[in-house]
Amino acid sequence: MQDRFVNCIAQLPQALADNLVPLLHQDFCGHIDAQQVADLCAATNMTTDQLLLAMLPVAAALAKPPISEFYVGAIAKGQSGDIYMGANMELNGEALFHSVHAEQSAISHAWLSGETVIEDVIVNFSPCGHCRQFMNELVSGQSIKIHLPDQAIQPLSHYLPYAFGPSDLDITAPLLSKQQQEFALESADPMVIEALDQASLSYAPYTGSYAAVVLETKDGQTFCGRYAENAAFNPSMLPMQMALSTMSRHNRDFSEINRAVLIESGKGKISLVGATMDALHAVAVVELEHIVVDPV
Ligand SMILES: O=c1ccn([C@H]2C[C@H](O)[C@@H](CO)O2)c(=O)[nH]1
Ligand SMILES: [Zn+2]
Repeated sequence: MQDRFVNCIAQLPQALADNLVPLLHQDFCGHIDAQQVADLCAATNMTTDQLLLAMLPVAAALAKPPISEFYVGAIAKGQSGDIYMGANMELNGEALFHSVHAEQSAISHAWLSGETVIEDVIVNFSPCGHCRQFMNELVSGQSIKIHLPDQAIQPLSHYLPYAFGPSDLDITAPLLSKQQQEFALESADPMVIEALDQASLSYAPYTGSYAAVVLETKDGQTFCGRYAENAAFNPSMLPMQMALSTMSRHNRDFSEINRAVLIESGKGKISLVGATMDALHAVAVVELEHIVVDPV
């Protein structure tokens, strides 16, 4: 079991701890598939809703909050029945806007794993206004069920009444719905190919600046983030922040970054290159490889 889970495991009911420990191996990054969830329910005699609330300390243990030391854990449950944990991340010594919230981490985890519909979000603290707005960008956002300790399960519309959202800007295909951009680029570099694939799946309906970041560690592993815009703009999740939060969930240190690639559309209204370099240089001494591609 990874060291970061030692304390939280001790707080869990014994049957849950016993059945969870084998899953928390070196490669665990917060993804538990539908069959494993069903097995955990059977072994612990809990309903799925009870199990997910009980596992929040495990999600919170994925957090990296060097500034606040406030550990937030979230779990997104996809339509597939798989669950995706997320946790907050702050960049040491850097401006607070670089932070990723637990709910964004969990939702981006689900998105990067191919989920197109999130049905439930379980969080250990009441989601902030920024996260409520972020969730309202999802497919059927208003009806996502929010689970909190000691609160009745309520749809997002309860927490974000009279909401502002994509439809106010005439956007009909929400975040996580299946859509794909095509870009013209020939490359034999696997990292560039990966970044291009991810950029083609990014969500930038407000600027057209489709983008993705891929980070490579010294052992050759890659971690990616896609750009996810938000109708209210500021709650948007930048691809570098998404990639760093992917790395955190995988328990990897930012000092291990060896290469960093940003691919973005040259036909969008904005460029993420400045913001991406800022975040990269805050965590690693690596030059950003910046590639601009044209949509076909
Ligand atoms: O909904 C919320 C509210 C706060 N935080 C994080 C952000 C920051 O890292 C810390 C303190 O606000 O908690 C979340 O992850 N989700
Ligand atoms: Zn939040």
